[in-house]
Amino acid sequence: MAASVQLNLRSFKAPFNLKPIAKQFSRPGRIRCAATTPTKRYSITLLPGDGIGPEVISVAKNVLKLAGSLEGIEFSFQEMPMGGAALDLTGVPLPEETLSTAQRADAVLLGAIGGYKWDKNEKHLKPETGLLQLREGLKVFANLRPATVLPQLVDSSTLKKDVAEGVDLMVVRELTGGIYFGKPRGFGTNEKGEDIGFNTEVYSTHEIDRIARVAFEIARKRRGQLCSVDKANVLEASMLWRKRVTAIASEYPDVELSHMYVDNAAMQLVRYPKQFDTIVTNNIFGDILSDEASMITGSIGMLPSASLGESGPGLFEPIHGSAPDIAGQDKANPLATILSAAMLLKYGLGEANAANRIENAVLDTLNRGFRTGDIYSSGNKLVGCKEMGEEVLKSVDSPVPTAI
Ligand SMILES: NC(=O)c1ccc[n+]([C@@H]2O[C@H](COP(=O)([O-])OP(=O)(O)OC[C@H]3O[C@@H](n4cnc5c(N)ncnc54)[C@H](O)[C@@H]3O)[C@@H](O)[C@H]2O)c1
Ligand SMILES: CC(C)[C@H](C(=O)O)[C@@H](O)C(=O)O
Ligand SMILES: [Mg+2]
Repeated sequence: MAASVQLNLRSFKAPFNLKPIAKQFSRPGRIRCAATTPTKRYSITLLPGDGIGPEVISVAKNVLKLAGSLEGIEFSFQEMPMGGAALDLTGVPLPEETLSTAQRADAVLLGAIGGYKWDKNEKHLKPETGLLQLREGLKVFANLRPATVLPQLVDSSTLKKDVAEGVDLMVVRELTGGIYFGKPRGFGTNEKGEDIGFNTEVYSTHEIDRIARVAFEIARKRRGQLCSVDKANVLEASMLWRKRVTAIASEYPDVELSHMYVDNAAMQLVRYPKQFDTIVTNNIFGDILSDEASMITGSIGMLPSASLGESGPGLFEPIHGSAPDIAGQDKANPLATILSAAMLLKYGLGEANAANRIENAVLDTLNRGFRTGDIYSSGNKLVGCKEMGEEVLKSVDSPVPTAI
């Protein structure tokens, strides 16, 4: 159905041609008039999950629907159980039917999974295991996590204004390899009879080369700077990572490559984050550094993500979790999920105009002063998740172009 514009990597052959990524996600485009083109139809699998997941997905679904309809796009949604919700319903965190439905869709939008109730479950019965199985099942190895400080939210950053202002970086996280998936892993006993738990950080040349190419392509379309973050002073997997990223750099003479150890990168992100353009890193370092980068922007509730593979549907999700501390209270910030819906349109379906409508609507809503609690500062209008969604819908409906 999405055959003409396979926005994710499915239509790309190495070296990747990320043309649809030419326009930076963080830089909204012009608003276009309602489409006169014939209706396009896409099927979207919705995975609300747990905690605040269903709250943010219901808001994002409405925004996606409206933005799409203004561009001549019709969606069919299949809502499927996932994570703790699926465990309660079916006994497993990723039912086969959920995975097969997602695999057949044009794109997948996920809320969040996990919660106290399932925290003590055995590994194979954890909501988080379902998420890893989903990423593996969709083969989405490239996870893009943009962190942009919007001028409207500079005061929400925990960093000083002059440090946070103007930050616009992209973390490219390898998503289907490394210590999350490496074998051997498990529990055992050491020679002293003590219990041990162990995992393996492992990367192959193929896995490093393909994520490096994605990152170089993205850096090329941004400011031409790629920082590869590793722990090559200690870890063999990182030593190979650095060697391969350096080798792939010869295909991208126009991109300036640097390397940084992850401990230094964690420090540099709060010291002088503007030095970063595109960061490429492994699965676990990317998980941690993207949460850290999110706070520069004001809140983890602002950060969307796109997970892409060489073929098949992309997976789009906010980087935050199920936030059990605020779940069911209408306090969640839905903007990360709404912006993930924009990434779905842009990177998953190649529908840049509809994506721009959403991005502009988010900026317009912030310009009009609406804030959930996590990004609230005095003088703004404090709203809950639902009301924030309604305000974004109003802005999608009657857009006010925003210059940033
Ligand atoms: N992709 C995912 O589904 C995902 C990601 C991270 C964590 N988790 C799971 O979520 C559960 C909770 O994990 P956690 O507490 O470490 O991380 P979390 O991201 O859920 O929450 C961390 C903090 O950020 C706040 N927060 C998160 N999203 C927010 C939003 N949209 N608006 C306002 N505030 C928000 C929470 O209230 C909390 O104080 C765990 O079970 C964890 O495994 C799932
Ligand atoms: C819930 C967990 C498996 C997941 C991860 O570690 O990838 C989350 O932290 C994320 O960032 O999406
Ligand atoms: Mg995480």
